[in-house]
Amino acid sequence: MSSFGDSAEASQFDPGKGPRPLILCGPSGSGKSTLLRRLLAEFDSAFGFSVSHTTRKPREGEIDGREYHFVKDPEEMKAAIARGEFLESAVFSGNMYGTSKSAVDAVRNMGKICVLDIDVQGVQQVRQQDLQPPPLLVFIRPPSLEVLEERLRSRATETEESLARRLETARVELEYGERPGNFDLVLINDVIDKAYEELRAFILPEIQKLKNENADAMKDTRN
Ligand SMILES: Nc1ncnc2c1ncn2[C@@H]1O[C@H](COP(=O)(O)OP(=O)(O)OP(=O)(O)O)[C@@H](O)[C@H]1O
Repeated sequence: MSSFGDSAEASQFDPGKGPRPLILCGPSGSGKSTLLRRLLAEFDSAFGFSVSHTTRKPREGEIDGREYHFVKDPEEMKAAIARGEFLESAVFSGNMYGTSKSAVDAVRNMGKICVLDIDVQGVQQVRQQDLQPPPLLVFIRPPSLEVLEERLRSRATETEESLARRLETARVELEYGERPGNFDLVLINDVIDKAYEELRAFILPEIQKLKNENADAMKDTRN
């Protein structure tokens, strides 16, 4: 068994079976959190979140295995990444962060759709991995860079400098998102209700499938 990530509990699913993870990607301010909040409000029990690994030190109140799996030795995490145990990883402010495949699997084993909010660089890594079952990749984009700028300004979380940086990154990310084949769904978040309906319709078959599978598993344990 892998030395990294959640211990794999007895699963009701065969390898490669069970709910597919849902990956939401898109420029900062494109509406990922807004759309995810709506999904959770409607289908809370269908979704779960994986616990990431990090080499940064725990902050007060953070518990190992809850907020993050805290890794003391960066060399250990590098080695696990080299062994292919991570779906994606990145370095922020000198600390390593990453999603292990077994952390994603732990959510699948609970019969839930693992939701991941991952940037374009992370998606590029995910696409090089052979995750089973394969994730559903959704790119959420604003109608235009001008609208994105307006939304980021009205969210009032940015300085002029961070705004300019986010818009420049968005330009590059939009190019990647628009390239055919990179995502299973490219969602234009213009009118929020419409965008949500589209996301909902896309994920609904997976939720239905998982409800059926969970019901079957319940029947099996009763028989
Ligand atoms: N369709 C929409 N119409 C108008 N405003 C929207 C729409 N979708 C999201 N917003 C607003 O745009 C802002 C950015 O949305 P949100 O915070 O969900 O983006 P995000 O992709 O999660 O950003 P980050 O990656 O920075 O966390 C928020 O203030 C949100 O309320």
